[in-house]
Amino acid sequence: MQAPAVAAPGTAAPRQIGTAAPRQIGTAAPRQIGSAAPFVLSRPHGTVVAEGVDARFASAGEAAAALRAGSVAAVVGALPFAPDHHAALTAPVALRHQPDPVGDVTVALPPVRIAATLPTEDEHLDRVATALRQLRDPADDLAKVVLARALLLRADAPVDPASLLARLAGNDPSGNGFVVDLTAAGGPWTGRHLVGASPEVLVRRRGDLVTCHPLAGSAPRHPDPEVDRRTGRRLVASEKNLAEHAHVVDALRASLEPLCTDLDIPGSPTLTSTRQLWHLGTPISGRLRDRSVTALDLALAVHPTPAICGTPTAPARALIQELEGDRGFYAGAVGWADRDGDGEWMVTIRCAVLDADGTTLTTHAGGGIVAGSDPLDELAETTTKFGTVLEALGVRR
Ligand SMILES: C=C(O[C@H]1C=CC=C(C(=O)O)[C@@H]1O)C(=O)O
Repeated sequence: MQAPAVAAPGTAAPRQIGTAAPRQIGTAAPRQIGSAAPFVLSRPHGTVVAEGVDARFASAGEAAAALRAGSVAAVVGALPFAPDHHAALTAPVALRHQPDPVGDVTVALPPVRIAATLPTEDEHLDRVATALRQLRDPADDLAKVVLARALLLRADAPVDPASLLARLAGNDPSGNGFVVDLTAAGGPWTGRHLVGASPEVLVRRRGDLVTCHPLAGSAPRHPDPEVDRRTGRRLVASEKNLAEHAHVVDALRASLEPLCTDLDIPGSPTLTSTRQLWHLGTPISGRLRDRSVTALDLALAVHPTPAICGTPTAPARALIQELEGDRGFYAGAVGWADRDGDGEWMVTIRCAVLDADGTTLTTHAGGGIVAGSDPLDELAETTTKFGTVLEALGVRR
């Protein structure tokens, strides 16, 4: 596979196109844009690379409006978990499509170790117990909430975001991977990168075809093929996991019905997998009613789904805010949309934020909690999910 065309911080971008300073669209103060390629999304069907920054946006709404109005040719970047927080969206000077995913597991990275568990495992168990009390209270509306925890990682020397992307995409069986320069979000995000390998398609638009592939419901892979197959079979029959999954499908149906005709939503999920996990997934498709609705509009319409938030959305978000605080860009969306409205947005999971100096990373992992969840199983699930980032970084556990 090809090496990703993304420059390391402080080095030149792969192709320097245009020398004009980026335009500011929106109300936020102008911000410094780094020299790295602002965005790369590697997928099994190809890689999208943004070159340069033509414009940046104070909010996702302004970016979506500029794209619909045709005043920018494309928008790339990251949406935060909280829809009202700053996004990291830019209009690139050029958007390049490569036919293959990127990835190279031979790329060297400095040694990385786990410096802190945020919160402690006991505190995460307490949070799950708090959520369960609410979920099991017949007087409470909450039916599902996704709770996450984080690891703080330290590297002996700066980690190059492009190298980490190469390792993540190279490790992923489908070549999934992304890197986004978060500088456009301003403030503490300046110089930081969001790097990950998400298996979950929030929404994709090609012509009038809209597709989604929500994932919810998980089980760990096993090195023994027979045990592994059995684990997968058990997952598709698990009442608790099917319930967890159904919340996501129901929410997507409700969000997409006003936007699409011919919605095709299979009645039950199928198995999908990463190196670390089995997941329940439902391939959804539909035809756009209104061709002026772009892939970014669609992402904003469906985010946050109960795959990363909960049901109903408002109390789930409130509980996440109360228990975890601000998630930043974890559990948001990363992707691109062009002037034709085409594009693709992935749910921002199995990812890490790399600090501007490249030596500190924060990675999150979460899991859906429903009334039938077991706290220790939920803790173990987050540990397994950390595997995507930790294996790419070569962290020994
Ligand atoms: C929230 C995460 O995963 C989501 C995607 C797939 C399966 C999930 C689950 O089984 O809980 C989560 O909904 C994460 O990886 O941090």
